[in-house]
Amino acid sequence: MDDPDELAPAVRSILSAARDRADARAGAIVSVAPRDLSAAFERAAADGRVPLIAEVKPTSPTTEGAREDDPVALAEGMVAGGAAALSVLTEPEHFGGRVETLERVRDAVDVPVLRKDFVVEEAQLDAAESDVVLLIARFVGNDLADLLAAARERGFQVLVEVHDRSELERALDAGATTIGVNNRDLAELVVDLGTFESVAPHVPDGVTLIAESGIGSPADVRRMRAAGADALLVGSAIMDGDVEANTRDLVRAEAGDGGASGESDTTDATETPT
Ligand SMILES: O=C(O)c1ccccc1NCC(=O)[C@H](O)[C@H](O)COP(=O)(O)O
Repeated sequence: MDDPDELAPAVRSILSAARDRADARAGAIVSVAPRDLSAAFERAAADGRVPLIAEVKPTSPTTEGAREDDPVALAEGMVAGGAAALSVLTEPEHFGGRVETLERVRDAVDVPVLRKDFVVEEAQLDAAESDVVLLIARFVGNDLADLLAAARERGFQVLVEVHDRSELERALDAGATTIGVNNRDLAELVVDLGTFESVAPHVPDGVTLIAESGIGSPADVRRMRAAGADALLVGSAIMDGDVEANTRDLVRAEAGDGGASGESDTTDATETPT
């Protein structure tokens, strides 16, 4: 793992809280029968929707305030808007997430659900059943291959998140087949869509490639798709206002009709602190 001093203070705090939660947990090993993420992306594409993972993200270190609506209602709105899959934050202290929220959302929808948390130890995998779990290459260091295997043994599909080419190489060496390139630099908490564009050309065929963070408009969606994204992961831009309409605008970005509420191409997240 990186030198912790190189991470933003908020991210150091997130990791410290994640380790404390892992220490406190001693549960049974979960066994999951997952909903197929790739199949969900294929269904969306066949239907003319951009494959999108919409994120239930009540708050974050870079968001002002918190969204207090029922997360299940938000999740159902995202699916109604055309999301192929959902991501649910379960990190409680910095993102307002809860394991119980993930469980309620997964019971309420029929699309795959990603558990979005900061897993640094195997025991954390057993906190909840989900269809997909996230492993952040930067945070798990040399444990990546072992954690990937441990997650797969439990039945999870695994999204391995990277931010640069060296992390991409580690993810590939560990056997990752679904890789997310995070446009948010977790050292500075600055978003740059150019990150995805610089890493994507080095991802081999056969890997499912997801562009994450900072995607705020249909134009951003098209930019990430042009750079090779098979799918996108979007949180803040969907959580800001009407989640159903926001999701629909993004999933229809390639439909040529400007989305449900007209084209809103003003966002350019390049080097935007968020
Ligand atoms: O979103 C944050 O503020 C954040 C801060 C520190 C560590 C991680 C953070 N985000 C985690 C995520 O992966 C995003 O929620 C996800 O990629 C969606 O990003 P966005 O569409 O920009 O909300």
